Amino acid sequence: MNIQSVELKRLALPLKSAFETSLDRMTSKDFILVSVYDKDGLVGYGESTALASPYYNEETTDTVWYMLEKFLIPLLFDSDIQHPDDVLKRFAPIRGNNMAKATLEGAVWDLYCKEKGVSLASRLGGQKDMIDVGVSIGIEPTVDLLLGKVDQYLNEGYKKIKVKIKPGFDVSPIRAIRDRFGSDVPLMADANSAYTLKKLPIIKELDQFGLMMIEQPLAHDDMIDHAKLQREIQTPICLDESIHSAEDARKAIELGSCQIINIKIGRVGGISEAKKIHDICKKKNIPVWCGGMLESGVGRAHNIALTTLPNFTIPGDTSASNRYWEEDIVSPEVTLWKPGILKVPEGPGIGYEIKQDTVNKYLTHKKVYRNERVK
Ligand SMILES: O=C(O)CCC(=O)c1ccccc1C(=O)O
Ligand SMILES: [Mg+2]
Repeated sequence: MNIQSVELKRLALPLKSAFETSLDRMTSKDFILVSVYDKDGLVGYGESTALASPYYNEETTDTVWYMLEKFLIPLLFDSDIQHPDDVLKRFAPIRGNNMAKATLEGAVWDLYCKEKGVSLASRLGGQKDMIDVGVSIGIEPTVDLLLGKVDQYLNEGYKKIKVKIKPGFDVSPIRAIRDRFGSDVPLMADANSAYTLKKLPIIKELDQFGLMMIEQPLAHDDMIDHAKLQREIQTPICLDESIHSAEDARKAIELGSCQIINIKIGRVGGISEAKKIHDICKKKNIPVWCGGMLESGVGRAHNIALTTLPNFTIPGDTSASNRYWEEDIVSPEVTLWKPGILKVPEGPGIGYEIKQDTVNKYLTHKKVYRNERVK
């Protein structure tokens, strides 16, 4: 592919309103925008999905920058990349650091598709020209404020309402949503690992509300207790934090640890691995949906492309730009085309332009790396 240089830009994009989970409270997204240039001047874009602090997983924006600079960019420059699938093969000797790997890999996918003049969605084998999407709502200071947000997003047509829960903020908000909006609302809860099997009585109470699923109720590194829990409740368990690879997905399915998997490109180390997980789940009749890490428009575009694959049958967390930002860094911004539906762009690669003036407005640090092998 003749990759000539890589540019890293660190941005801090303020969120419209704070996003709280059982792990952390975020007021802005601190991330790295990576641009990969080939010899013809074409450019592919990727975005780091790690958070600023290591509460969701072990990575942070700083560790992603470090891994890119010290190991991943040199490895990319050192090898001949014929196809984006080669990138993760080159990175395989490096353990973990999936979000760092995915940052660069996603940019190579975009560049590759631009070189071929095709959209990322079509190159991945996606067949949809629009996708159903949902919204993930953080823990709100009060149940009333939460109900207000649910009301707003239902009015915007979002096809899945996901609410964050934690011990002490679980049964009451779910009951309040059911009481106010009824049993037909496609509703799910995400615990971000806040419970253990000792809390089985509470989870059994949650089991009464006909939730679409409960996401990652138990430990971030567990599959055994999730399998035990799944035998005790009707509500499907969806794994997020526990799944880092296609092998993890296979094992979780074999163990009965979940009935649904949330695929996040960053968490699993890139698009090539995300597609493998999709394929395994499809074969085993495990539906998947695309999770999110509060990405800017660049990561969002990758998520949209991935979601066009056929086994993404449940609406994901890829909401419109205006659910997160006053101003996104892509043009056009990601907007709902119809209520709860995003249109898949048809242009080459991710199909969105980057608004450089907006990028520069939120830029905090920048560095360029040149491939000395290419002259
Ligand atoms: O809207 C999104 O991007 C999804 C937000 C979300 O749920 C989330 C955001 C940050 C960290 C973890 C999670 C999660 O899915 O667990
Ligand atoms: Mg989650």
